[in-house]
Amino acid sequence: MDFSESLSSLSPLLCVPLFVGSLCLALNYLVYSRRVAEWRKSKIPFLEPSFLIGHKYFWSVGSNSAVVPIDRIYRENKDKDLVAFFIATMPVVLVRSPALIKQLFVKNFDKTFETGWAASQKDKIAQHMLNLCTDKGVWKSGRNALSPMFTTARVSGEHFAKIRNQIANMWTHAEEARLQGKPINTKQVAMNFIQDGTSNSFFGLGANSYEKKGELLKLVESFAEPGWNRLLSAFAQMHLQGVQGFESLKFITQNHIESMKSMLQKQTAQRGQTGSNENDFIDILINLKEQDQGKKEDSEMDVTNEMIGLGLSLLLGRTESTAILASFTMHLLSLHPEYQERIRQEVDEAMRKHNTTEFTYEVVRDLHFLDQCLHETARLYPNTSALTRVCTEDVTLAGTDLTLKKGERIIVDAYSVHRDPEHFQNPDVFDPDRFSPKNRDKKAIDAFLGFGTGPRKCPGYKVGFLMASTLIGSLVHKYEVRPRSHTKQMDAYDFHPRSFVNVHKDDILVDVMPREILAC
Ligand code: HEM
Repeated sequence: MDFSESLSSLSPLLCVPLFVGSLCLALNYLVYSRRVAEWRKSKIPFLEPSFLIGHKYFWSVGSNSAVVPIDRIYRENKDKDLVAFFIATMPVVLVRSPALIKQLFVKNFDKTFETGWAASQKDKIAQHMLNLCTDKGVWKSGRNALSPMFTTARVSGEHFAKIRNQIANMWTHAEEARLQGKPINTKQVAMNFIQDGTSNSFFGLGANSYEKKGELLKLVESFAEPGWNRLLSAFAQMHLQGVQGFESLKFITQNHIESMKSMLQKQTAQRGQTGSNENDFIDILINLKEQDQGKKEDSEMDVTNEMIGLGLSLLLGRTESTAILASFTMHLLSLHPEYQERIRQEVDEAMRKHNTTEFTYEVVRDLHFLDQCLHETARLYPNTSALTRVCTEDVTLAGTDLTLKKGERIIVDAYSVHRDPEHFQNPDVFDPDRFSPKNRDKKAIDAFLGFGTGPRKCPGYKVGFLMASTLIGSLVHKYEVRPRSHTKQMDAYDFHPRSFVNVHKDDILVDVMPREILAC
């Protein structure tokens, strides 16, 4: 029997997948060989893809976090400032050197404006989300509109009181767990604290997630919940600018949009009825819409695309980033009682200085060592390992003969840069003092990428730090935190394999012991 006879004897059930599979592999091959030829022409160093199926490094994604293979490529290419390869079918250029990262993200901002997460231009709501927006004018006006939300001073006074109110809920929860001999779950405690603080102080809601899970917490969790569908939706968002048709694979789903829209409708209608002005995020959105009256096609609607996009921009990924940071910090502090003690002394001192026994805005703002602990945690466990940009024009790199072509996708792996001994001495050691004003040097400042870099750097981390400091300062002030589930410091192998952010795969459980009992 010759080859064609063997083929025709196969059942149609086998023939169809065989045909489709072969077609995909042939297309892949064409994609690989074309891009490799371009890299060769532009003198970009690259890793030769294995025949038809990309790089073996990424075969383990799904059982390990994508950081594991990217970190391996980073370490194995020490002699190069950048190196290109494929993540499955997606071509990327990993930029290793901080000087080059600066050149691309800061100096060439106009040519690398788009993030790798850019939304399709047809997506009218996602185009108003800051990190997905592809129009510089829209991005600039959105960032300006939101800027009052990012100043810590705005979160002082009444707004800070709404964040501080979460302390009592958290202490009650910790005490109940302790009395039952149970540990506390650091990520859950942090999510409740940060999300309720954000819901109440930014959106004017009255959330208490210990009593009833709030609407916004459900929205945030459904966005960030690790799983194959979220991993694939993140890949599709980067590679194809979103998936049309498959709702569950969309990065921003109709469900996210509807939840945000209905919350905004309720809150804006209430403000309209009461006429109250809270000077919060809802009022900023209402003012924005009033300024637009009649200028945009949807400006007559009760809630515009811009309001929904900016609302999602402020929420999705943000509470989660701050909560994960707080959770990792509790893990590290549980392993380092000496640093907990320094935070306690710092809190006592700040309270004395401001003549109070409360966690006021002024007290939290003075917790400088705790701030160093948060920076050091963001170094060891940066929120994302895919800081990305896409070249919107050809970029020739100064001092080299290398050119990144229009459409080239740049990625920077903050995890690898942060653990490179060239930039940080003893990089795997948790040492908050490396961020003290005395020790902070220019080399380390340039290599620290915990909040990104350039004009698209995270605008909200200071507000995030304020909330995380309030949570951790108050927890450590009242309790000694001891490790239960994780007695060794985590690394990339402990990250969730199916998450698009760096989050621990298992719950971090810690025990709490009240200081007054320990003092007896
Ligand atoms: C404290 C924990 C946080 C961490 C570690 C963090 C980290 C990051 C990172 C790495 C980026 C990408 C920057 C880049 O591409 O160069 C980013 C972007 C962003 N972050 Fe944060 N973030 C945090 C908290 C927040 C908070 C609390 C908010 C809002 C109040 C916020 C709002 C944003 C926005 C709007 C962007 C997109 C900026 C743009 O594309 O122009 N972040 N963040």
